[in-house]
Amino acid sequence: MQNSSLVSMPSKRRNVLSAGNMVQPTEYSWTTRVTNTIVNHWNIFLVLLLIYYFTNTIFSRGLHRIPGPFLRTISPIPRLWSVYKGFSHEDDSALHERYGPIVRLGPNLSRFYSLAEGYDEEGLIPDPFVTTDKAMHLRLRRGAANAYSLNSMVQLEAYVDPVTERLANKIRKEYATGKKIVDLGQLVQQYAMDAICALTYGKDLNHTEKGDYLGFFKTSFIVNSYMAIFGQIPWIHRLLLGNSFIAPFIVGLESNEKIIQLAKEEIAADVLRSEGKDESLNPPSTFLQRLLLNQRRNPQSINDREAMAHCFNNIAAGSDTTAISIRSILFNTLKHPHVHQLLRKEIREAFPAKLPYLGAVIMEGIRLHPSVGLMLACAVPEPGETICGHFLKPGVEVGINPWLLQRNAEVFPNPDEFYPDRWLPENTSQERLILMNKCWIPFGHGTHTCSGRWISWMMIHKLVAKLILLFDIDLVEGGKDYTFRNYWLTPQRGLYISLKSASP
Ligand code: HEM
Repeated sequence: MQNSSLVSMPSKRRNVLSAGNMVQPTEYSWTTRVTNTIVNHWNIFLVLLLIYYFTNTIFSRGLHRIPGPFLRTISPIPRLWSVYKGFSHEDDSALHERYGPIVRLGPNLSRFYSLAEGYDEEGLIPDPFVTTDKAMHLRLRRGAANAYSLNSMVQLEAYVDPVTERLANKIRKEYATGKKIVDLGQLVQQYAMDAICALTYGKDLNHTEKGDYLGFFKTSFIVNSYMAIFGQIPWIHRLLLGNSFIAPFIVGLESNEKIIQLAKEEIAADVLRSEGKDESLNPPSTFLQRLLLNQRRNPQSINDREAMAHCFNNIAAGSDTTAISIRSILFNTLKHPHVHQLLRKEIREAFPAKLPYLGAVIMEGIRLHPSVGLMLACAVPEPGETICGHFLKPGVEVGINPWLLQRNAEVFPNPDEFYPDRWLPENTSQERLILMNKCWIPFGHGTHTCSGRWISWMMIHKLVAKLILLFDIDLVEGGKDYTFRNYWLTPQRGLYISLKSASP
């Protein structure tokens, strides 16, 4: 039978077949054989792969001892879903209630700042947020330390004042009728952007008058939400905003270019200004001028590229965050007539002298609604660290969420209540105040503590004091439209008010 079928084939074909049959065991390489085995038994290999993945994920770094829901230990999806919904602080709070002071949130949270990496012709842009190079981080912080210092505020104030005045004039002219409904939250955002731009470069882009004409606020919201959500599965970044071909279709980058252009123009202007001139800072100097003076005094300390990165960071890191804080302070003040009345009295009697109650209102407004609502993460350093009785290996991501710590009832009794008086020394013991200050971390903590905290502190004081001084403000319908979502930053919407000029 076999012969007859072979015979029916053309002779050449018959030869090939028989030759093939004979040499097959030695002709295929081992890689081909392994591939064939995998293809033939793919289901067994898939199961083995999954077993390896789960065992590795659960046990590899000793994290299986950290309490938390099982699903969180094997997959980033529950965390991704929680962040996507915009209320992950509530989920995290519930997890802590159930599992205690230390909770495993995911298989391996990643420092999502890597999603904010930016590149220029020279490569990765030096950025204190992004860099994992400790020496570079130290260099960046040192090169700009005096520009962010408390001493600099006197100089920078001179650039913020006209912007505050411009907003006050706009409100007086356009809205102070007592009848118009005003989105104060939006005005505050435009103000924060202009004020930071002005103190950084000496000029601003006048968002107060023109609105979001460059799309900066829209882009910033998209990028922050994107980082919060996809930062939970960072590998996907390469297919989205991390892909230079795709990114411009998702976010317009015109506003960023405009801000970088401002930096370039100001650097060029500074070179002209400084030629043959006295090196002393004849006040007022802008943030950028201060950096360039540092450079002239010690050319190794900071280069133009680093100076530009600092300036851009001011805008990117400082405007939304400051606006969120101001909104919370104003909303909570207006929502509590007793606080509003006390604050109004203090400001109208004492402005611009010391205003301790305003200080307490600001601390409490930022405590209740910190601008960052996700965990501030860092990697455990060598040789590992014991936290809450658990040894964690070097490299494991750990962190604290300001939202949760600032609502810890052991430190802040009735933590959901807006109660500025808790910050006043006449109401709280010195010991307790020290503890409260330690647990008040809206500006982060450790080596990555916010560089711009004095800048934002100054801006918040100026604007809140000015608004309360000049206007009688009311929330529209008790602030029923005021909401927010937590996408790393926690921007609110719907801060609708009506106002009129202050009664004498
Ligand atoms: C109320 C307003 C602000 C809040 C709540 C805030 C919050 C924060 C937080 C939580 C961090 C640490 C992030 C981390 O650990 O990963 C940070 C870092 C930083 N912030 Fe702010 N910020 C505010 C305003 C500003 C302003 C106005 C500027 C600049 C003008 C600024 C510039 C920076 C910079 C450059 C860093 C990076 C520091 C580093 O990594 O070394 N921030 N900020």
